Amino acid sequence: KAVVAMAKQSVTLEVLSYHASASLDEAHRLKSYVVPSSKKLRLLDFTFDDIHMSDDETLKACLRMFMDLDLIERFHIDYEVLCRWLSSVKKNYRNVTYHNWRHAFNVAQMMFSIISQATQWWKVFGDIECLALVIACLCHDLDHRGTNNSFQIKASSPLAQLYSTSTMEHHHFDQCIMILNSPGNQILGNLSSEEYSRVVKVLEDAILSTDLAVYFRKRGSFFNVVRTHDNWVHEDNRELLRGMTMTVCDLAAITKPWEIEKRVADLVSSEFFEQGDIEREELNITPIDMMNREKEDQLPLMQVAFIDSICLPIYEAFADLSPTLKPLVDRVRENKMHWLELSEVN
Ligand SMILES: CCCOc1ccc(S(=O)(=O)N2CCN(C)CC2)cc1-c1nc(CC)cc(=O)[nH]1
Ligand SMILES: [Zn+2]
Repeated sequence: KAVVAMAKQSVTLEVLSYHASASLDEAHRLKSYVVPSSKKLRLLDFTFDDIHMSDDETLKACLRMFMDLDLIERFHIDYEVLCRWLSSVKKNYRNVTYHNWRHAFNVAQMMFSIISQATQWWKVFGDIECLALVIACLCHDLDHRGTNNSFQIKASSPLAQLYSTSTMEHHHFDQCIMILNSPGNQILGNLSSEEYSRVVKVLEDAILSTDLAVYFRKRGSFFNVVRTHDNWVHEDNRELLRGMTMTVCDLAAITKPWEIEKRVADLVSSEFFEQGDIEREELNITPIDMMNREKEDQLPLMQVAFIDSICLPIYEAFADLSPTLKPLVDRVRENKMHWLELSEVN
């Protein structure tokens, strides 16, 4: 009991030093901006690329997503509070190689393009679940340290003492709730208590679904629902679809044009290798191949295995669900071919 309390305390102290809700001026500056249309920002494109955008432009794009999903009106979200909340969320991502604000922003853009334009699933989910899914995407990797769940256990980090399963994902959810409850950031402040608890439940489930272990555990049931054309009225089926959609958005770099996928894979591998270096130098353990710099030449084949075992099954199921998502699985197949070509060169 004492250990857990100590762990919570040290995490809170450590995190409070990070959790500085966005300074007033940043929120005020954001509030004064004219927000371009989603067409102008290309927010509905599956080939969306944030590389050319400034941080401010990413925040404007988030405002546009809330506007076009009609969430501001429907939930009486104070606009300045929304600006400050967005700035706070961005601020609470660390400057790590891959799991940073840009990753969260790209995941949210993918969710927006899937539920609003392509599939019109915003009608299936309803507005409470759409609100929760957009918040979940933006918050799903909050305060990521560039190391994965098994590292927390191996390093017996305070987080591992708090959460023994889905360690990072529980922390990301904690962070999300903390920012939502911070003064000046309470975008859910005008929801009824029923609506608020519904959003929080969907939020927690959506963020925890981004643990690949959860995806592996649940995907069999999901494929059955898709195959039997079961309907999405049942809450269990909707919960499955929400969680799988989070995975589809989280891994979406694999569906992008090759130049983007290649660039992102370099960031992912750099972050993995950084963890591998710490494991070797500080924990005296040999990292798994995925994180072992000495196995870098095997990276293209590892990507092929990643595509075959993790990506193709889910993107194929989504293409079965909604033909408008077929371009995603076509791109995954193209990228598999590029990774295979690279593996032959080495
Ligand atoms: C790019 C550097 C190499 O990246 C990988 C290497 C191996 C595998 S794996 O499927 O074989 N597998 C996953 C489960 N682990 C427990 C064991 C290893 C996945 C990736 C990978 N993961 C992501 C998700 C963050 C994105 C991405 O692009 N590639
Ligand atoms: Zn993520």
